[in-house]
Amino acid sequence: MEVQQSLTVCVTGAAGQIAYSFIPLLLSGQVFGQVKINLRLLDIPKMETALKGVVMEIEDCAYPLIGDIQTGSNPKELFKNCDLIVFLGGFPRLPGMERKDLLQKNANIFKEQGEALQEVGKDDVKCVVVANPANTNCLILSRYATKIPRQNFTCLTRLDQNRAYAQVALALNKPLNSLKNIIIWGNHSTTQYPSIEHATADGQSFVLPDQGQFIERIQKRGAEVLNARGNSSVFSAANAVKDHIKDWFNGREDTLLSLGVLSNGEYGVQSGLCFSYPIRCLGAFKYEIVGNLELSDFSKQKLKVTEEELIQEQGLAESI
Ligand SMILES: NC(=O)C1=CN([C@@H]2O[C@H](COP(=O)(O)OP(=O)(O)OC[C@H]3O[C@@H](n4cnc5c(N)ncnc54)[C@H](O)[C@@H]3O)[C@@H](O)[C@H]2O)C=CC1
Ligand SMILES: O=C([O-])CC(=O)C(=O)O
Repeated sequence: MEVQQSLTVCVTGAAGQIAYSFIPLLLSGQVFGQVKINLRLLDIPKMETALKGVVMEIEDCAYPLIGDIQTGSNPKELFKNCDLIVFLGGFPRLPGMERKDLLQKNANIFKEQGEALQEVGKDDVKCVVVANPANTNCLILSRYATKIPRQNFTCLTRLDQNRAYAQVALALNKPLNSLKNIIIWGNHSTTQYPSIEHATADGQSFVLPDQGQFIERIQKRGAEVLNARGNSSVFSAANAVKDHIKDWFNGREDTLLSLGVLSNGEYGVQSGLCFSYPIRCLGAFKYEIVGNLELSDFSKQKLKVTEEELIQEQGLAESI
């Protein structure tokens, strides 16, 4: 197929684990299809040699879609002209930590990168924040890059959504593609609310044998993987980043998706928080928050809990 257009994509934390799984998905056309990709790879100075190794491997793949590649550690150089930035750069958690324990370390990275975006970023650049705590890092980024439209800032909760689909499919013994509209609400943390309230299997609503166990499993799945591997999720995270960007870019009619986006007060959530909502992706990086779903009292209470945690994280970020 003929290459139609090109996009400039920056990956931060580019010498890290998730980047190492994500870059091949991006350059083999699994995110944007047959679109040429100019790549910007950002990491800290001490990872310079490792980044060179990543570039060598990209060259050795002889991807037909690769355009030019730049590497470095200065966001003010690498964010210029980018259409999309994937923020993987930061410290991952270790066993025994909660994601919000990373705020102290990662908040300053997002302040600095937000300032760089404000100074050199394209006015319509799209952002996907993955580094934890993803929602609050995304909020910090948006606060410092005020010239960029607020709907261009998103954080990754698609991994949680994919996990939820997989667990429901197992519990019901149904194929994954029979399921729709499982939603992740709120924070990418143990307070998130994975909801089946609006979900269907083969077009019918359903109940799970043990809903409480399902919710807890998804909330704690990151820790389950971390404890088993000694490291946090990598290729499942990269796969979710691929799904998030692909559906945001192309649009998706058949199901609601979950992305963390800046709230305008939908469902009574404090405006400005980065909150994972039911989202309809409309194509060309446009989306709408589906704001009119009816919620049970159980769901409303779950939304409150995760909103309160995000308000606390916001306060902590402001104090840092
Ligand atoms: N939202 C989600 O669903 C998920 C989020 N994560 C988070 O993604 C992040 C990345 O995870 P991994 O790739 O496994 O970690 P990693 O430690 O392998 O890679 C992180 C990279 O970021 C770099 N880095 C640190 N400070 C930087 C800065 N100021 N600018 C640019 N790069 C910088 C590091 O040098 C390192 O190469 C972590 O914060 C992790 O907790 C991980 C899995 C799922
Ligand atoms: O749990 C972690 O620290 C990494 C992560 O965000 C996840 O796997 O969901």
